[in-house]
Amino acid sequence: MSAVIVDGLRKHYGPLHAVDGVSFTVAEGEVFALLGPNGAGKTTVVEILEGHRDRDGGAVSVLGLDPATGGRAYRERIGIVLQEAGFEEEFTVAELVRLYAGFYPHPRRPDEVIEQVGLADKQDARVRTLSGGQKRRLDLALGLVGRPELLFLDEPTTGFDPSARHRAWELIDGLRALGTTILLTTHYMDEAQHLADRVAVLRQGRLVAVGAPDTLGGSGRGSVLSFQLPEGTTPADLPVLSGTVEAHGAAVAVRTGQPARDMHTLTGWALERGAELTSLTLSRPSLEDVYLDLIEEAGGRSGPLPGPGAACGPATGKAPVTEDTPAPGRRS
Ligand SMILES: Nc1ncnc2c1ncn2[C@@H]1O[C@H](COP(=O)(O)OP(=O)(O)OP(=O)(O)O)[C@@H](O)[C@H]1O
Repeated sequence: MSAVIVDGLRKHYGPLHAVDGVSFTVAEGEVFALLGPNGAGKTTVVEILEGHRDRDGGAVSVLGLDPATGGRAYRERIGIVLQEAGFEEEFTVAELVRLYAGFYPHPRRPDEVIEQVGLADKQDARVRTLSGGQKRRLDLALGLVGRPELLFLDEPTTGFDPSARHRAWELIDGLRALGTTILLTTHYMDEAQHLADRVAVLRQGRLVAVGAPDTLGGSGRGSVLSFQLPEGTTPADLPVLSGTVEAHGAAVAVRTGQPARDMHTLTGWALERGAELTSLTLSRPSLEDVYLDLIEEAGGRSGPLPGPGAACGPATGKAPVTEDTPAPGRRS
């Protein structure tokens, strides 16, 4: 069953079509990441789903309810971790988490949540004395304490140090294991790769791709052969390959749809010369590579398109979208 159904969602700010006919679903128990450049419309979509922003068109169902009219019954079932939360700065960490726990019918234990986000040694500290990253961890605690069925995480680890980020990932993995559906936005591709069952790429208010991180954008994106040029050779000495060759100093990457053939040609060439191809690896393009390609293919501009003029014009043509079937649960 789908926890989230978004169908033809639209939102404009004056002439700006910030969200322009977006459709996707999130299965129960799935971790779904919205990716896209600054201004692509991610926060707008998430805030509409949270019930914090009105939409101008399209249908939205979250946990079977319309967020625009779900009221308190809806808000008790979701958790929200915002990019910029305004805190009561004079509360202590423990006071604030306890206060939030009181808003929900079946909260988690505040001390456990504080421990889980790594703030146990700061539980008596006033919020105003926390560092930026510690405040973000407090955000996470406040989003979790209500035991939400669906958790919205808007850039949940921005400003975290690497160990705090890994801890947050473990926490999110643990929530997934408990069956919590999670919709997150992030600019970190490694985070999306690690956490998400599926990702959606938004650009200028439109969806350009949806799929599992490993297969996003279709299988036609080929593989990447990487190696170091043997000493005394230049890229011009390389044999003719079916793929495209990029060289940065001695480091060479060949993007190819025929990896076996190009590997054969290359290793034959090296053997003939009695040379070694050090660091030879064959890999799929990373999520970051695919993401950057998708954004560039879709036009490369980072902001949304202005609408056709009128304040509330209809959705214009759509960029092609590839969508895989939803895959709840952990990726293998
Ligand atoms: N209240 C508002 N009034 C006018 N324009 C807005 C408003 N909120 C957002 N926008 C515009 O809508 C577009 C989408 O913004 P949104 O915050 O949804 O993008 P985003 O993908 O979340 O970006 P980021 O990655 O920078 O957080 C942007 O061009 C933004 O300037």
